[in-house]
Amino acid sequence: MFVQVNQLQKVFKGHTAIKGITFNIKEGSCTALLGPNGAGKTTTLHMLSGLLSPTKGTITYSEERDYRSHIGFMPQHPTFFNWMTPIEFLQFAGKLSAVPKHLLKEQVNNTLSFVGLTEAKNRKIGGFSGGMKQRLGLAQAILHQPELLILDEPVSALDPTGRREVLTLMEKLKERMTILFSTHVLHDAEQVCDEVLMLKDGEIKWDGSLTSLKRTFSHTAIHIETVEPIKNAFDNLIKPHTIHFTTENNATILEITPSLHTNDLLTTLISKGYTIQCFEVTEDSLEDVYMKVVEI
Ligand SMILES: Nc1ncnc2c1ncn2[C@@H]1O[C@H](COP(=O)(O)OP(=O)(O)OP(=O)(O)O)[C@@H](O)[C@H]1O
Repeated sequence: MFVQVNQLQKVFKGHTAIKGITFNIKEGSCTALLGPNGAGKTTTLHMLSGLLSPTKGTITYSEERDYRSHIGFMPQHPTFFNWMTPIEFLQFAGKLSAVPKHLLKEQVNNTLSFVGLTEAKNRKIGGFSGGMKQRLGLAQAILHQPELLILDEPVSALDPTGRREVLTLMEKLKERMTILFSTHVLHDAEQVCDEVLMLKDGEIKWDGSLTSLKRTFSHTAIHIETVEPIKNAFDNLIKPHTIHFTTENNATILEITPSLHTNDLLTTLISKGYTIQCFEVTEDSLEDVYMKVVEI
């Protein structure tokens, strides 16, 4: 589903939490909504999922009629009736989201199998681990096969195994629906998203692809160690691309622009007779880039 957000604003008792933001969610994209605590991520997701009305501005969905039935939403802290089993809970959720009666049983079973809860389907939810509850929350959000899936912090409260499980499910869901999710776990966001929205103090700091975000803010560094100290022999090749150059004993560290072809550099060094002991290329992570953008 395609979503257009225009001049969206939310005021809570005189405090403007969202300050007139404009962005689009592309059909079929997987967008990570990032930002520090209090930036306005949850408020934005609640307005997009129809749980909160904007003070001003518009949200336009490509599904104009009854758009809410095409949206699946998982809140930051999903809550359940602990005395229910997953089957009972999903049947209940399915009725609320108007899954046709004759399809409900099959859809509940398919969804439980998709999130890996088939074996636990008749156990009481009260005894579930955090990871199992999160997967059940996801099951509830996708049961009615929405076109847009909105997830508020789907991985933040989970241990590494639980995070991996949810990320793997998101990877699969990306194939069939548009996803918008907020997170503080930037390493995980980087694994799954292709678009990034960054919010700070209710304003957008970045709106674009992960690739262009990195191209704009990321630095690449090359750590080279050679037996013979590197002289200026390959200056012409690297100078135009070098941001920072240090050399200590036989280790040379170059911080370069992405335009330098590292293969050319390596070939040149070898052709000039250097004995290379280490040639390591490292790129800024999304976390490094995030720090630069939110500091602006
Ligand atoms: N119901 C409310 N009443 C009053 N203020 C609110 C309400 N909900 C949110 N706010 C305020 O709006 C701002 C944005 O909050 P929001 O929860 O959307 O941020 P967030 O980016 O999701 O933060 P976090 O990462 O901590 O979850 C904060 O200043 C918060 O205190």
